[in-house]
Amino acid sequence: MKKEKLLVAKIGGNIIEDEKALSSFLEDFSKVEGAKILIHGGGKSATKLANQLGVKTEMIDGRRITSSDNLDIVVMTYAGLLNKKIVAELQKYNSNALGLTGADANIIQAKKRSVQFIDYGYVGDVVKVDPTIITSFLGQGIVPVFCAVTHDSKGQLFNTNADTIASEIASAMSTNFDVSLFYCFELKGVLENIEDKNSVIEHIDLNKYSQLRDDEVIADGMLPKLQNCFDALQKNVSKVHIANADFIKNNNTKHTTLSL
Ligand SMILES: Nc1ncnc2c1ncn2[C@@H]1O[C@H](COP(=O)(O)OP(=O)(O)O)[C@@H](O)[C@H]1O
Ligand SMILES: CC(=O)N[C@@H](CCC(=O)OP(=O)(O)O)C(=O)O
Repeated sequence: MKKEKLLVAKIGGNIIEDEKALSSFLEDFSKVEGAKILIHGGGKSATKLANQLGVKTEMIDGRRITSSDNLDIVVMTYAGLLNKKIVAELQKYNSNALGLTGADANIIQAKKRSVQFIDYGYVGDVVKVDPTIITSFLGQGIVPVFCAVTHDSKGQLFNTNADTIASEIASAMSTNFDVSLFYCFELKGVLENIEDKNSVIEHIDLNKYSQLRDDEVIADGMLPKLQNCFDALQKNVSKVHIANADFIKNNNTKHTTLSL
């Protein structure tokens, strides 16, 4: 039997910080027909608030070292201000959005990232996503909007990379849906040369990925983003793209498509 199509889109901090770009993305996203889920980050906003509060920010390989103070800041920022702003804006565009953390309805369980060389603090690695509740929301015409907060089912909240949440949700939903995963950000795609905004690499497979890492063409947040893309493809997500936020409206523009 043919599976129903599902769009899973993720937007990151640079889009969220740009009021016009965010509003334009959300308007375009609200017009996409059929089942859809939005995941948002907001790392830049959390760093800004941490600076205002005099709390130190440290990122390693695109992930935040999350102290107890950082955890309070990210929960306030992601699950509070940003999630509710995005939900309200989607409601403005007649999308019946529902804002969620992984703790709500126990949808995303995580465990503390184990300490190997680095202790990331209150950073959670996803253990399990419950697709049944998400599916029932979709069946009611609701658009779930997830932020980058998970929990361990024992009362501990965690900070989890939003790209990882998108990949894990897309993978869990793939059992029953034909899922397309879109990572939307401020650039056109993965760039061969970060100084040249038009040097988009249109196709990346596992060989090319390993070459890009060896040549240090990719860095920072692009490292976990690409790993998450391949994790999703390995767990049966049909299509994965990295593209500019306007790709949702105009999908003829140059962007990066991933394959195994
Ligand atoms: N080769 C590359 N192509 C595109 N972006 C890259 C590359 N290498 C590093 N980056 C960085 O990765 C960032 C995207 O990762 P991240 O900040 O996590 O995205 P998001 O805005 O989706 O959260 C880009 O803004 C860019 O600074
Ligand atoms: C563990 C970890 O790094 N979590 C991320 C979660 C937010 C995020 O992913 O935001 P962007 O999508 O805007 O980068 C962070 O705190 O920065």
